[in-house]
Amino acid sequence: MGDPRCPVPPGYRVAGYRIGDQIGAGAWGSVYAAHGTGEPREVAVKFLGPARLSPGQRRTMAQIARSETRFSRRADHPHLIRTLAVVTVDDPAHQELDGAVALVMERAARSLQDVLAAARPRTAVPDADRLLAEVCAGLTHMHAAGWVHGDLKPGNVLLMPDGTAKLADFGLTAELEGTHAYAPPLGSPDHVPPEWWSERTGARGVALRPSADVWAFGVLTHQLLTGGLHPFLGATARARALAAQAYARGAAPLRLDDALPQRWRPVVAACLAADREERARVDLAALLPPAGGRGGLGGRGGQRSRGGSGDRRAVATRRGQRVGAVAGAGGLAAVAAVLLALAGAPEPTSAPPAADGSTPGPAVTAQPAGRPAVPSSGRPPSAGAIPAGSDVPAALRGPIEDAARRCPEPEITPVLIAAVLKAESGFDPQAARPESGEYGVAMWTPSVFNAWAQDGDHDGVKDYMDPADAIVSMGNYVCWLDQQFKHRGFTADLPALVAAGYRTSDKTVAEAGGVPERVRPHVTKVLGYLAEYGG
Ligand SMILES: Nc1ncnc2c1ncn2[C@@H]1O[C@H](COP(=O)(O)OP(=O)(O)OP(=O)(O)O)[C@@H](O)[C@H]1O
Repeated sequence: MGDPRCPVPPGYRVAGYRIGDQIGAGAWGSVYAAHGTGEPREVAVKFLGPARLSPGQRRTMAQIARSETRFSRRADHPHLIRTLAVVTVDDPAHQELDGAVALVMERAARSLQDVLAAARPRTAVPDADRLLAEVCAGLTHMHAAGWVHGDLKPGNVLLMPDGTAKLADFGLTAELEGTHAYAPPLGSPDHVPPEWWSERTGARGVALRPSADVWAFGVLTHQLLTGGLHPFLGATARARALAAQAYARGAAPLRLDDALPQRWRPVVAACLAADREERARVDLAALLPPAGGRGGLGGRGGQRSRGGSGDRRAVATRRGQRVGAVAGAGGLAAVAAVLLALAGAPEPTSAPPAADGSTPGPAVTAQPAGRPAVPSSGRPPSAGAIPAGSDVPAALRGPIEDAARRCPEPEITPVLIAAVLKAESGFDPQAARPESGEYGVAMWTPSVFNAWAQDGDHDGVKDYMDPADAIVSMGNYVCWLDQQFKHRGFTADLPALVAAGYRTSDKTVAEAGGVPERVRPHVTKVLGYLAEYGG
């Protein structure tokens, strides 16, 4: 096999960045530190191909580069590595680089693999609960957006200089087409599920399901909490994979290491369910922490701030708030509830997960982007539909319905989104409140919009003044708010909380224990419009 990695001369310039030292190299790419004048100045640049490849490798590399490019451009979440630019190197003078794809990313300090390399045997890595919650948040977001990561492992979880965990390496990431996606057959033997080994490789690769990520999350959790131990014993990755397959056939029981904390055992056992259908019902979102809970999972959530600088990338860290929770439809939910009760943990307070195994999240498209997903909550598409004779402008109805369809939460209906829009801007796409820095039909604060932006009309631009983008992004954000409130234990008046959260932030509402007094008149307006629309 030729070496597919790109040697890049020091000082080489790409996308306005000057390449420095090599950080590392994977099977298909080389990653370099780079320095530029933009923000951030210190970045990492990953070069993919095309040096010295056989025709077969070239095809695989092209597929990996396409995935990395496509997903990186669309990934927008506090726990996914942010890609700042993607360029194809056009430099015939450097043949080994000419045609390579260069991804300019925010630069991490190290990976979880590095952390594990320094871990004490049979001892959880520092801050393991928070790290797991953050990995879980990134993964949940990906699944909700209709993507499977496909290569979750410690080496692909990067830690930023402030310690935040972010998922990286989207080379095997694939978009769901119904129940599964396709990716090159290149998973990491220690983290692919047992059924992966007997999957047929077709022209488009192997079938990949979200349940594969759930398995990988189970392995990773076991590793982080036991100082790196794999849940299946064996001296080599091949031996461990065979042990996992024996377990899946029912030839051996699951033997989690004694060092794995009691409260995590049901979580890991559920993620490592031998039956992939059963695994698919694990609700990763339920692992995310609510406020005021107790137990071991901590985490971060993006927080939307509306006033002043309006920097919604500010994150609230809540540690030690809740034990890991597993929930699922049907049998698994009951089993998990019993296990959690035995572990002394509170039962999940969030809404029941989707019966089809999909996990709720801020942006839900369980289908390829551009095609609306059927809500996994089972909500019929017409529930909460905008009445024909209402004042909702015809031009906004499509984006409003699209935004609602992308969210599995039953409260996020077209009429709720319409009611919030009416209260925010009176449906005026040109609305502007410069004194508070809010613009467009959804009254986005630009910096806040950047963190939640979706390209609603698929024109390649995310623009808060474009109603399609503004509304679909708003749907993304209110969906996340709704889920946050449920995870925090709120069960009543969710539309009011969502309207209040949109005007303030999830944290402000949580701290007030409900609708804060100062936004009550606004929320009353939203609820009035909602009633008018029959919601
Ligand atoms: N944005 C980044 N910031 C800092 N380091 C990074 C970044 N992206 C990747 N790295 C590091 O660069 C190295 C190579 O990464 P790469 O994604 O190419 O391969 P890998 O994940 O290690 O291996 P494989 O390709 O086999 O999965 C890894 O050590 C990784 O931690």
